Amino acid sequence: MTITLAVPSKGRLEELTRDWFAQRGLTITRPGGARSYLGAIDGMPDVTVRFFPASEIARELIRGTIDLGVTGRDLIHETSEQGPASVEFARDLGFGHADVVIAVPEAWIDVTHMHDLADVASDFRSRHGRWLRIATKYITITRHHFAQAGIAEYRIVESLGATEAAPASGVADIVVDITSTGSTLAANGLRVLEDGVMLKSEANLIVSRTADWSDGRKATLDDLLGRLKA
Ligand SMILES: Nc1ncnc2c1ncn2[C@@H]1O[C@H](COP(=O)(O)OP(=O)(O)OP(=O)(O)O)[C@@H](O)[C@H]1O
Ligand SMILES: O=P(O)(O)OC[C@H]1O[C@H](OP(=O)(O)OP(=O)(O)O)[C@H](O)[C@@H]1O
Repeated sequence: MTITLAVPSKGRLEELTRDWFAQRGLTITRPGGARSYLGAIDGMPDVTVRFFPASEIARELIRGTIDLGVTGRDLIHETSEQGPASVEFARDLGFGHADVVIAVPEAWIDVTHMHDLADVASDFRSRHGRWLRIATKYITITRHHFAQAGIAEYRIVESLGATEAAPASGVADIVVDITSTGSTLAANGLRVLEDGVMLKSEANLIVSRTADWSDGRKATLDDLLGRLKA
């Protein structure tokens, strides 16, 4: 029975994903060209390839409308609280490494750990007349992590890009974002808290637990995973 493999259609994971499969002898083809969102794997007629943005792959794996796919671990955690329980992380792919971190302005010299941030957050309203503002697109991960740290006195400012610019421009006080080399944080005068790494992410081959695995589909999955052994 046919199963669906979703691979990134654009962005930094796209080419690396195709290379990763090719290194394991599987060629992902896109017969309709770059504007077509349907593909295949040479020699595996039971696998349909679909091209999606990385964040949509996370969402559809959790819903079970695609069977397996390549996306970042961070996007599974961010898409829903139930994300990690709805999927199985089958293979770390060795690229797309990024940490989801909490970073504060370098000028906040007394704020080095989460417990310092908790103090700042609880004083913020009386000192400044407003809540501490956190710029991020990682809303689920931020809420989860701050709740675990016992910090409730903050407000999220949703940011869809250039998040690191928010403190300098006055849009927010601190940020939660991904960092890889650290150069974007440094260029914007921000510093990661010493216990401020919330999640270590990389690209992963991920299997949906909520998809339909009956009628021989599991056998097709096992065949594919067998060919992709590290
Ligand atoms: N600088 C980086 N270095 C390595 N991996 C990164 C970096 N920035 C993001 N990633 C990872 O790449 C994945 C998202 O990739 P990308 O940003 O290409 O996807 P996208 O959501 O399709 O893009 P866009 O946000 O532009 O629509 C995430 O899992 C993320 O952790
Ligand atoms: O630690 P670094 O190596 O500097 O990488 C981190 C940056 O990379 C990503 O941004 P991206 O390039 O995807 O741009 P974006 O602001 O549009 O998300 C991410 O959002 C960080 O800003």
